[in-house]
Amino acid sequence: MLDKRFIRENPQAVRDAVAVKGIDLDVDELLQLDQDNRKLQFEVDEAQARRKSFAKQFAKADEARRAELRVEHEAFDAQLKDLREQLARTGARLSELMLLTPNIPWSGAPVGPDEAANVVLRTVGTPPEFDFTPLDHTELAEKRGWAEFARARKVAGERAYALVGDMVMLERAVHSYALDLLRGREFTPVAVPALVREEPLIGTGMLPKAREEIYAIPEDDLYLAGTAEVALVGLHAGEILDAARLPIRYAGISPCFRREIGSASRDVRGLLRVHQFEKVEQFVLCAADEAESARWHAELLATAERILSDLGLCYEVVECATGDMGVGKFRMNDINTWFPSLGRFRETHSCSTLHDWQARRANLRYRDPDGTIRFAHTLNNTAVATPRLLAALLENFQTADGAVRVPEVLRPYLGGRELI
Ligand SMILES: Nc1ncnc2c1ncn2[C@@H]1O[C@H](COS(=O)(=O)NC(=O)[C@@H](N)CO)[C@@H](O)[C@H]1O
Repeated sequence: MLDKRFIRENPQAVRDAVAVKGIDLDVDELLQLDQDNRKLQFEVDEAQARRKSFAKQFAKADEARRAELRVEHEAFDAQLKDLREQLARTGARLSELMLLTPNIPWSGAPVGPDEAANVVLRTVGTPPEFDFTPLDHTELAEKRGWAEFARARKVAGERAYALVGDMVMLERAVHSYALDLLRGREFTPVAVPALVREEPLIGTGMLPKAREEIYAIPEDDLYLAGTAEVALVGLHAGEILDAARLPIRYAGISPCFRREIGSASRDVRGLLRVHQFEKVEQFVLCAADEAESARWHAELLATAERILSDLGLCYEVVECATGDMGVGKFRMNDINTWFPSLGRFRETHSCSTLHDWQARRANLRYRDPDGTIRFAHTLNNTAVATPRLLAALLENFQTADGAVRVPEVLRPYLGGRELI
């Protein structure tokens, strides 16, 4: 969410952001509402002041005058009640529109309506060559008994899967390796709730925009979060942190749940796009300073690249376009990993800088050394998300006889085994 004063002083910048991000928001309606709201607030405050002076008049008045004042008072009260109702209505509508205001994208973001406008910044590594016909991850997993798809569908319907045997151990190895790497970078592991209230979904910007993507449990007023990012922001929502605590660095782990309504027919087979998956999330909460955020963005991106390089996977880093980065982002870089079965790169990581857009929604502030209270900056990036990353490992490191070479960095987590 943007600052109202910023919108008043930079209406065109907000209109431009709405346009290049493809947001459905009428900035002029918002500005008009803001003006009406301030005028109504002034009138209510004035009326309340008059009401107070009224009580004094009443105390001093004789009986005849009191009868007149009673009549005046009733009319006056009705008018004040009506003003308050108008204020409540404009206030509610203004809050609704404020939640839709997009962060202003950085000037280097390619302008375009969706990921087709994304720009590849660099490609690292080379796709593997096979002297046999490689299997896709679903065939390989079924051949080796590493996943149940049909049986899982009996249990949980479309896009369900169960990992079996070494695939479970490989998933644990990938997560443990990522957590150890992040701990080495002073990120604190935090196992967060995936079962969340509405507030942190609003605080991170997942609501109100994409309600249809989120599993809801209405009887308990709870939702299943699509990423640990939600709880990580939610943990400190409403707090005023001491600047000495910043930057807060979390390695958030949680199951992630997504309805994938928008992707109905895409990736229905296999492990690429499922309703429930596991992720280690890099999260930073830092001071409201653009250079500080830029430094953390670079670090979160470098850590994800380090993970992919350590795993020996070929990947490309992408600058996300204005229409792909989403409403809350200042900047987003995706990392796409090579999938032999697709013959192309598929997103495995997404690195975002949001400045204070989330913190303003979550009312997450800090007191800086000179005592000023500011909204913090938040950033996040994927460290590892499985089973999509497992699918990449299976496909890229398969051998002719259907084994999979274990990346060196994972061998300590798999009893030293070089092959599974
Ligand atoms: N439906 C899904 N099935 C499997 N993996 C998924 C699914 N949705 C997302 N992912 C994985 O999770 C990663 C992060 O998802 S994201 O929405 O792009 N970004 C976030 O969630 C951020 N919090 C950064 O992690 C994706 O890059 C992808 O690797």
